[in-house]
Amino acid sequence: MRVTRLDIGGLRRFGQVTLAPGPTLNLITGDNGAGKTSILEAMHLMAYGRSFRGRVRDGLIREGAPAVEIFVEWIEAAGRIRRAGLRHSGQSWEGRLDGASVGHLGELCAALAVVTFEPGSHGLVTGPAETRRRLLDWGLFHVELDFLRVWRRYARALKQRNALLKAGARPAELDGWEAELADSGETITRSREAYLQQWQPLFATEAASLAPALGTTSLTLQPGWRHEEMRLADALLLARGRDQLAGFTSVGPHRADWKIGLSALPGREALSRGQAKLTALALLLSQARLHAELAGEWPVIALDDLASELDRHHQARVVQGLIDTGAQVFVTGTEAPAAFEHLTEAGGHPIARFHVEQGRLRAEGDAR
Ligand SMILES: Nc1ncnc2c1ncn2[C@@H]1O[C@H](COP(=O)(O)OP(=O)(O)OP(=O)(O)O)[C@@H](O)[C@H]1O
Repeated sequence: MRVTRLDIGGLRRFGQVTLAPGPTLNLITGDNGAGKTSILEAMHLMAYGRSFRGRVRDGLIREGAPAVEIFVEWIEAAGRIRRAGLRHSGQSWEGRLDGASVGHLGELCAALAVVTFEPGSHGLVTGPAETRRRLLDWGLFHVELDFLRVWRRYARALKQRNALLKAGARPAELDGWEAELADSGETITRSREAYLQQWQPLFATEAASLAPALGTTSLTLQPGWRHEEMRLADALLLARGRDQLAGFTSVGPHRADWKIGLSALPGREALSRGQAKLTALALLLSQARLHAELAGEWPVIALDDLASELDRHHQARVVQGLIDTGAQVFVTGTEAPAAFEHLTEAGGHPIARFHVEQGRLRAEGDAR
């Protein structure tokens, strides 16, 4: 998919800006604090319903503005033009997709696929389980039409069971919601397992190319209960007493994680920050490739501050690899990364260059 228009209003230092990106490589430069990351952040917000820099109400909305407003138009591989709008005030949000209101942010997220690599991405490897769970589910939301529905069933049942636990409900009152949790939870787990199995060889190839020092790699699901020993229904039943004391559900796919195995290192804790970044990049790029295989088109790739994240050699390899796939790519930097020095076009199209200055965006060659 390719973004053809991006309108941003009220986001960080932007009053109102519009970007008409090129079809392949887009380079956004500007001084520190100019607003480069904010452009990628706007796309990410539409595609994930959240920023990669914290909560919407914690500074994403421009000082004095009532809400952040984003509009994205993109074209799918099959030629269908899609349009999505999101208005977020910090407390509430409104979304539109192809002219109709959406009732769940997940509908916007499932429509527009963006993969973002940014300075905090190493958290995918070294951070909490929730970050990895979200990444895994992101992939599934896009390629399994039913995943969002099952996931919502699970979330609803979890909320109900937790409320009953907190209220000190009788054990028999938990039966119905536990059956629902077990049924939807087993389905989620099967999907996650199958997805990780498909992801694994692509990740192994990407990691071997980007970070051969890590050795052989593997991805293993930790489903959130002792899955090899018992069904989720039994695990929930077994955990009842403990859960009643704690007031929340301690087992199930909401507690899942997945393990990144690296044969050359004792564990992810042993990764240097640079190695963790390369591992995260290998995860994101291989997931983008998996998405392309399963969904039939590449997601949009956003690489924030590439030059400060990767050395020249890795920059060139990553950018060239992406150009070869034909994906639409956005790269930000205080100046053009070394990898672009000799590039004037990508995939047969000129590189689209933009400059951000004091909250204003200018396309190169545009005198405004
Ligand atoms: N809520 C807000 N209201 C107004 N301005 C804000 C708000 N939040 C952040 N800013 C400003 O917006 C800018 C954020 O820019 P952003 O992080 O996108 O810049 P950048 O070009 O990526 O910078 P760097 O190269 O330093 O990473 C900063 O100048 C910051 O001071």
